[in-house]
Amino acid sequence: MANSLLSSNFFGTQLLLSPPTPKTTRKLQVTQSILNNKPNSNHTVRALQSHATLAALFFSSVNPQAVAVDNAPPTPPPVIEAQPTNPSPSNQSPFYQDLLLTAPKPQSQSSDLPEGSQWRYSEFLNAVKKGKVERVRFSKDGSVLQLSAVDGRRASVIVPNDPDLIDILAMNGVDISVSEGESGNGLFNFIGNLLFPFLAFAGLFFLFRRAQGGPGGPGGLGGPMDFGRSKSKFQEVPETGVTFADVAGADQAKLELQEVVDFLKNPDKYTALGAKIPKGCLLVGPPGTGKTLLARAVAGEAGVPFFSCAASEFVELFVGVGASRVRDLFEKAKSKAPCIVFIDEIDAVGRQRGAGLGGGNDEREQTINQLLTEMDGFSGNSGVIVLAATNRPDVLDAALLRPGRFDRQVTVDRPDVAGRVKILQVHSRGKALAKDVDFEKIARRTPGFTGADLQNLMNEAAILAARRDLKEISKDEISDALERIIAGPEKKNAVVSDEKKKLVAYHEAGHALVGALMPEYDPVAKISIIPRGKAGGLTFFAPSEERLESGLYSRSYLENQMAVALGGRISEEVIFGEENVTTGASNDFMQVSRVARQMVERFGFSKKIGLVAIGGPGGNPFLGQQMSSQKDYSMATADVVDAEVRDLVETAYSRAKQIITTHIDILHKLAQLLMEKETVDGEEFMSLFIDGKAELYVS
Ligand SMILES: Nc1ncnc2c1ncn2[C@@H]1O[C@H](COP(=O)(O)OP(=O)(O)OP(=O)(O)O)[C@@H](O)[C@H]1O
Ligand SMILES: [Zn+2]
Repeated sequence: MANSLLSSNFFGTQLLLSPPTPKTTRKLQVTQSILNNKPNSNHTVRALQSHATLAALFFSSVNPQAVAVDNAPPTPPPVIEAQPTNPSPSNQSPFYQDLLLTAPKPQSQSSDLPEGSQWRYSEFLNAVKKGKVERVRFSKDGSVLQLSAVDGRRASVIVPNDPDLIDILAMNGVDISVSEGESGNGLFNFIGNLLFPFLAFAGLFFLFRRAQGGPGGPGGLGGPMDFGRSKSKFQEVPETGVTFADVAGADQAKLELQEVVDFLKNPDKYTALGAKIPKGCLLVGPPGTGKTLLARAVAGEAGVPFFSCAASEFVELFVGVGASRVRDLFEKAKSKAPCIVFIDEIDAVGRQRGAGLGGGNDEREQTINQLLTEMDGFSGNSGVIVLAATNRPDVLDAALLRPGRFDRQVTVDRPDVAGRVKILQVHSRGKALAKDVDFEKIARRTPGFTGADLQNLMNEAAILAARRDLKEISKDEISDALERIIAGPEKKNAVVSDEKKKLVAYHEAGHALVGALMPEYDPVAKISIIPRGKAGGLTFFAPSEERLESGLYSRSYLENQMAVALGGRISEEVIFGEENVTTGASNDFMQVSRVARQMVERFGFSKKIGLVAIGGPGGNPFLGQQMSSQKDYSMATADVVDAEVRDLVETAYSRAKQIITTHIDILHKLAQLLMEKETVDGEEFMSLFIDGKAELYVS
């Protein structure tokens, strides 16, 4: 990606720098017109609101008391409970925390599952208990298991000697199988001692489910019927039935993959001209962007069989097993050519060889070598085309990327607005939607969402509609589902003392007021003091579409952002006195100093430091990692950096304070309104300025 040089991670999202965009200027004019009480100002405010209903930046403060109260809701939730998006209450510190996001980074539907392809046993048990694990397959000796999670993810787990494990799996309806052993006493002992009585039970369970017409687990994996033939770790689908029409958006990727379809359909056309048909193609992109779906669509379009596997499944306990699995897979594939072989998470085996903790991993190396051998082995027109997916192309072994192997890369990025509209259309097929649902608007409110996130959104909206006993999903359900996905569920039942309410109201009002009066800042979309997730309240801002699409942020924008973040604490200070400020702003502060530090260390925004990037390399943008905080500069430089950071923060502080003290009447009005109504939308908030005598802040 051309822009990865500049990319960084303030808040787990990608931010880039740019001059102010036209829309921000328009927002400024709007604000000005409101402030000048122009006759058309109401109209303009409305236009502004509809343009930007979204919350791509919000601040919030935690209300630990409310959290505690909400732990015992008066009415139990219905059975169809949407996925919780928040950490369990036990993870919550007794102190306030504040959230600040620049984009509504969706918590992916499986965010409560561990990352990576190796889970710890405790993580695994947790996931089982939450019903997130669909099936497990034990290695022959029972010391390792491979799991398939409900979201399709796979991972392996080292199994300690736990006599309760089988019971736990049984109670949670997990499908259990054991890798076929060549013979081996290990397997026998294992089954004999532990599994056998249970397997009978699992078999009955499945027969029962099938008899009821429930999902019995078709496919090559899973199902007790597979015990005898579970050596292969791949699935074979003769016809996927998926076409490019099922993949919404992703036009560029489809265009590039159309070529692969054509190779498969008319190989002669190419070979007649002496063209070598490519063997491998890498699909690169963040999780949930539809890489698997695309691969299936290629097979479907070409009308060829689809073989798929997750690379992590190749690697098992025993050296050599992975390699033999790869051999099996290709043997089968070649016999069915032309066909597609799809390898998910190729990075699980395709990492740089010899890297990793404790030196190389023999098993993985052998597996990857076998894969390379297979790919080198088939001649240009064997008709097997390997598609592999990864979100970490950077860690792949260079040998995989050489000509004749995965020498083509197709990027599958997060969808843009138009793509999101199309994906929403796909995922609302078969759902009863009210007339007021406008996909365009939803798409504008969901920058950064992947196909999987949008699917999740529509599903949550449907669940909400069902819980509300509605016949149709209306825009309200979608809106609520969206906010819930972004910020966690509202805790309407939470009991909040008046004192706390007042505090949160002023805190949020502080953010909103500074945001509204900062030139070139995003408009306020909504302010709420209803506790939600970990947050006691929050203020949503709506960045312009251009900013969201470009991901570019100017220096002044970042300076304003710091001031806005400090607005909450300053408001508390001004209203309740310095001795009564709370810890509610701790997260605000963390974000502020992170922004300031990035400005100095990475973006060349400090004259004293100059145009150099110092500090460690950035995190991986796909993985949303934090910037590493490694320091590669001298103590003297560190002192200058610290001073510069402090300077930026202090400047932001005094700018914000000036706004708050100058417009304290509006602060009071807004806080009052919040205490009355708990939620105030951007339009209503802006109307406070029309009666007031606010003047635009000029720095
Ligand atoms: N462009 C899209 N159009 C329609 N649906 C999509 C699209 N992208 C993703 N989805 C939905 O999201 C689900 C998950 O996508 P998929 O498994 O293909 O993503 P992936 O990129 O392979 O993710 P991972 O890297 O996690 O395996 C799909 O089943 C599909 O329903
Ligand atoms: Zn705050």
